Order: sequence, then structure tokens, then C-alpha cells
Amino acid sequence: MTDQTTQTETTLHLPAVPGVSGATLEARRISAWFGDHKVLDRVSLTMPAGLVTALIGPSGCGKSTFLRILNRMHELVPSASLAGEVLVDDQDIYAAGQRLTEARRTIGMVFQKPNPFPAMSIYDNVTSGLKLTGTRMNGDAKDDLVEECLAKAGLWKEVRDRLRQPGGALSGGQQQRLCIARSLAVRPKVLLMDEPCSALDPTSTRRIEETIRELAHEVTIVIVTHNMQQAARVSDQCAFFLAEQGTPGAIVEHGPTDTMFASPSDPRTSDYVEGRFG
Ligand SMILES: Nc1ncnc2c1ncn2[C@@H]1O[C@H](COP(=O)(O)OP(=O)(O)OP(=O)(O)O)[C@@H](O)[C@H]1O
Repeated sequence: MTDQTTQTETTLHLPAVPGVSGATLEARRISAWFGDHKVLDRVSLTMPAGLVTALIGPSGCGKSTFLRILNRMHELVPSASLAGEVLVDDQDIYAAGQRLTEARRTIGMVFQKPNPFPAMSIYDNVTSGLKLTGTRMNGDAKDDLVEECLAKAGLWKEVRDRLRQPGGALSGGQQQRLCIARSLAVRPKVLLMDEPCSALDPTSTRRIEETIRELAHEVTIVIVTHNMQQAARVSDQCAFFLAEQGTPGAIVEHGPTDTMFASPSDPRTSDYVEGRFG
């Protein structure tokens, strides 16, 4: 699908951080529709390796749709369509011949509501993604992977003595960290997080935020959040989405988080980040 009406172009403000892993994710001219309802209009954004990018904006402006386009989940909705490109280290995940499973492995996702397999053990929850990627491992290697991923998700110390207990027996915050550990087990380059703390208490929220900062060195993170303090605490750069008066969502402004909060260039950005609307 093509569209020539309007265009939102944003340029790279921050360079990738040297010495970190993760991949640079680049969305180019992304438009999206549900049926004939256009919800995003030619949105371009670079999310550099090793940085945390926060997507902010009022409800309904297309943040979650944009996020789901970044790992090919949008196409699961029967009426959904899109135009544009998503490049992971210069490879378009929508190019002909690109496998859906590979995109999902490379670009993991953590959702608003923690969704571990409740009856499955904590251990098996962590390794559950390996089947999808066809990864075979012996027992010791699997044990090491489970410990590594739970440690990176900040959960190892709390669950090391009860790995065979069901994932559903953990608290909400622990379940969310288990979901992060599960995502990490398939070695993603990018981790997408859709309001990962909105169902959690303040203490669990802080713990997840610490985890996000710790993970940023090895996986590129893109987080949707309604919480401006959270965006300020965890992100390196922010993109402010807006869908004005029934128009499709677009990025009004993006840049380093400090700048976006201290001296945004667009008055709509300052109105939003200072809580005057949305
Ligand atoms: N499955 C769907 N079918 C039809 N329309 C949808 C669907 N999902 C989202 N939309 C529409 O797409 C637009 C963007 O929604 P989206 O959820 O991406 O916004 P958002 O900024 O993430 O909102 P919120 O902050 O409330 O989660 C909205 O108009 C919404 O009604």
C-alpha cells in the first residue's frame, strides 16, 4: 500500500553506543490500517543499539500498533495492513523470504499483563521459547541458560530454590520478570515492552525499571509507557506520538530524553510531558 498525503520523518539523534550488543532498529515510513481506518501515517524512527527508546503519547495515538509492527505482530490481526520497512541492522524483516519466526526470535516482546504459562514450572517457562527456535541443549547448558536469564531479569535470587514450582505461583512483578527471562532465553537483539509495569505495584515497577537499565547494554529496548516519570527514568531517547482530530498517529517530536523533558521544541510535547493533556 502507498500513501502520499503526509509524512513524518524523524532523524537519528543519538549514535549507537560502542561496545554494546543489541541491534539498531529502524522503522521507515510506517503506515498502518485496521480495515480502512488509518492509524499511523509514515512514521520513521531509529532506535539505536544499546539504548532505551520510550514511545509516549495519549491513548489511541498508535504507540502499541507501532510497537507490534516492529516484530510482525500487527499482521496477526485479520483486518490489519501496513506499509513501510522495519530494519534490524539494515535487514528488512518484511522483505520477501524473511521468516516470521526469525523476526520474533530476534525481536522479543513483553506485554502489559504478565503472561507466563501459569501451570508450567519457572524453569520450563524460561526455556519454553527454545522449541520455537529449534534450539537443542543438554541439561547442564539448559541449567546455565535458566540461571543466566533469571539473573539478568533480576529474579534468580528469589526463585533459585523453587525452579520446579509453577510460574503462576509468583507475584505479578515476579511473573513479569519471568516473562523477561523467557524473552532473553532465545537471545533477542531487541526487546519490545508494551507498558510492562502498568499492572504492577511501585516496588515491582522500580525493580523492572532497574532490570531495563541493566539489560540496555546487551539488548536494544523499546518501551511504551504512559508514565512520564518512568520514561524519564529509564529511557535514553523518547518519541512523542499524537493523533490529532481524527488524523492518523504520527511522531510530533523525538530526541534525547533530557531534551524532550527539559526543552522540547514543540509546544504540544511540553503540554503532554507536563501533564496538560492526555
Ligand atoms: N485490533 C484492532 N482493530 C481495530 N482497531 C484497532 C485495533 N487495535 C487498535 N486499533 C485502533 O488503532 C488506533 C491506535 O491504537 P493503539 O492501541 O495502537 O494506540 P495506543 O497509543 O497504543 O493507545 P493506548 O495508549 O490506549 O494503548 C486506535 O484508534 C485504536 O482504536
